[in-house]
Amino acid sequence: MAAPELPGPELPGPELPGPELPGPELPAPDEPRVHVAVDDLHVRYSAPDAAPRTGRSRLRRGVDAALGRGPSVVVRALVGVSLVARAGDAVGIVGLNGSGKSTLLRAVAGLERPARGTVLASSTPVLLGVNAAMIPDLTGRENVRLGCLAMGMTPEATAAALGDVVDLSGIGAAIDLPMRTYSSGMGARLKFAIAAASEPEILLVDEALATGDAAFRERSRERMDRLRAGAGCVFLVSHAAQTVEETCTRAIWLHQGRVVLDGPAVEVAQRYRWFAWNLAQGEDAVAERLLEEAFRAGVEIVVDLDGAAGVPGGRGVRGVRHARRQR
Ligand SMILES: Nc1ncnc2c1ncn2[C@@H]1O[C@H](COP(=O)(O)OP(=O)(O)OP(=O)(O)O)[C@@H](O)[C@H]1O
Repeated sequence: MAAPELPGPELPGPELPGPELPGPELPAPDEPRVHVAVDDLHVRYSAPDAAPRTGRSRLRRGVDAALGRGPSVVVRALVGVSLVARAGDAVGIVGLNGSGKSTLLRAVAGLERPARGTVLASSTPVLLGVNAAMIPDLTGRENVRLGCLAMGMTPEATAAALGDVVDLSGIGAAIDLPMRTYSSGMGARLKFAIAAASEPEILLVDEALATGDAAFRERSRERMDRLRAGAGCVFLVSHAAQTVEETCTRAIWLHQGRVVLDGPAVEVAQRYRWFAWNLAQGEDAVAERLLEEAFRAGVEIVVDLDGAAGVPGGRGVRGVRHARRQR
């Protein structure tokens, strides 16, 4: 079943007239500092064309053949995404398969080169993905050591964190077994625990929390709360909108690479769930209406990063100007 097309006009680019943006952000004591600022981000991939058109020019086919590649198409994974995340934010990202959630996380981590737009972060984000590198023949404990050292922790801090990582992951005695014997859920939980051990200022989590039982979800929620209380911020990609409702303060709903809604986690996740449920029931027309209503209800975030820069020492990104405008 094809997902509905996102309604509404093309999102305007920065060259179109927008609202007056406030002056450069001043370090107000009561305003949490900005950890991540994304301005008009576009990410594109080239992918093999699953249904090559017969009308391709001979020249194009000749070039493809000469380069030893088949026909390809450009996938617009992110289309004009703008957002600002501050200290204390736990931002859930929801959306259908292929809506751009993981791409957004990877772009914030600096792992994707934008076709257009800018991503600024106050410090190097720690990305915990389901594909994070772990060595299957080493034990969980050895992987914890390697992972912590790879994140820049000292050997002493690594040794001190070990017990905490094992407790958070809920792996128990299996921590001394090779990781190839772990279920995918065990591996994902251990990766989350490793990433959280370094207490990063910006933690990016892709799906891991959905793999745990209720006790693990509760422990991870506490850990994310602790990071936020320490003025960090967390991004969490999850197919389980309920996990986002339970663990996040804010949520962003992506559809076909665009932001549909950016607002309080419960409201955004519930609207997304209702949309996704209707789609799953084959109620395409209802789903389309819900998507359109959500898109029109959402505000557009306009971010201006001219002159903005990350400040060393975890003091945020300074100079970010942003405004919200009704679509
Ligand atoms: N390396 C890649 N090469 C080509 N296309 C890609 C690549 N990575 C992602 N895409 C495409 O970009 C779009 C967004 O993918 P992305 O993985 O960000 O979506 P997602 O919302 O995280 O999906 P899922 O929920 O299935 O994990 C999809 O159309 C996907 O097929």
